[in-house]
Amino acid sequence: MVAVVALSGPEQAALARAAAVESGSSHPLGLAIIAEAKARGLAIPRAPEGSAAAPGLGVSARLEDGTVTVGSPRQARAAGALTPEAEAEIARLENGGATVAVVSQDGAALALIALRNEPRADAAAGLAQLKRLGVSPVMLTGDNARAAGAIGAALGLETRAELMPADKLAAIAALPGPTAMVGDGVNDAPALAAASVGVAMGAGADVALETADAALLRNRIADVPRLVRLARAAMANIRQNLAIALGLKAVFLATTLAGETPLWMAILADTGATVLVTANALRLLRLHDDAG
Ligand SMILES: Nc1ncnc2c1ncn2[C@@H]1O[C@H](COP(=O)(O)OP(=O)(O)OP(=O)(O)O)[C@@H](O)[C@H]1O
Ligand SMILES: [Zn+2]
Repeated sequence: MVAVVALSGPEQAALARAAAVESGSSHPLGLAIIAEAKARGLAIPRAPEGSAAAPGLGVSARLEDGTVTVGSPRQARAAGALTPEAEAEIARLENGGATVAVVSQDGAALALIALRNEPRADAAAGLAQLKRLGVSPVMLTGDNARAAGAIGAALGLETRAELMPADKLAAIAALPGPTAMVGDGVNDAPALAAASVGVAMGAGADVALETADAALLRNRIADVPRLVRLARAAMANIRQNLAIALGLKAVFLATTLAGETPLWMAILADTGATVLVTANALRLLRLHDDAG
């Protein structure tokens, strides 16, 4: 659900401008803004030179009559674009759990656009599974602390909010023990690279896919615990197979040195070891299916 609050000039004009700046954006806010402008049947102006995105901050473009920015309240505040009335309105929207973007033109705020953040349908179940696996999930987000806190409270999840891409990286470095970072955005790329394991999710940004060690094809939180289970089973399997292969070799080396193994038996043992470790590895396919 998108709400538009006009601060200066008509609401529809601000929304159409915001949609022009976001065209080509893959950010959830950008997609919601474009969808809302289309749903209202607005004519979206063209941005002849395209838009420039600043990860974690916003996006801006030159339109015919000025430069329009759609970005975080923090960025608008730093640019001096927010009046006390605008600040009060932002606080009201964020307290309701929304993520807010400020539409400004040439340094003056035109409107606020608020998007309600809902946890993904499978988030609670996926997080519960992770906790059962002994994983402690922490949410790292660039969104405002109030909206993040609302999501965190709903999911029983520790949250760190208002993080820039570099802050996410620092948060990963500060966490104790090996860390896995799951992310889909441009903002997540540095943290994906820094984590012990970076996992890109769903139809994420290209840089996220490029920097990650693993990719989840579907946009499902439940696939994260599944990945952990499969990875653990694979590591256990590798250890078993090493033990089987080296153990058999040691046994037959010993018996051969003692002159008690006919050649055919040694060859069978060698091939037999290959069959054994392959059969053991194939069990992983069944685990994959069972985990559904
Ligand atoms: N394309 C954009 N359009 C509008 N606002 C944006 C855009 N990019 C960033 N912002 C603003 O900056 C804030 C933080 O950026 P962003 O949401 O990209 O980071 P993030 O929360 O770390 O990423 P994610 O939402 O993928 O976890 C947003 O809440 C929003 O206010
Ligand atoms: Zn965000």
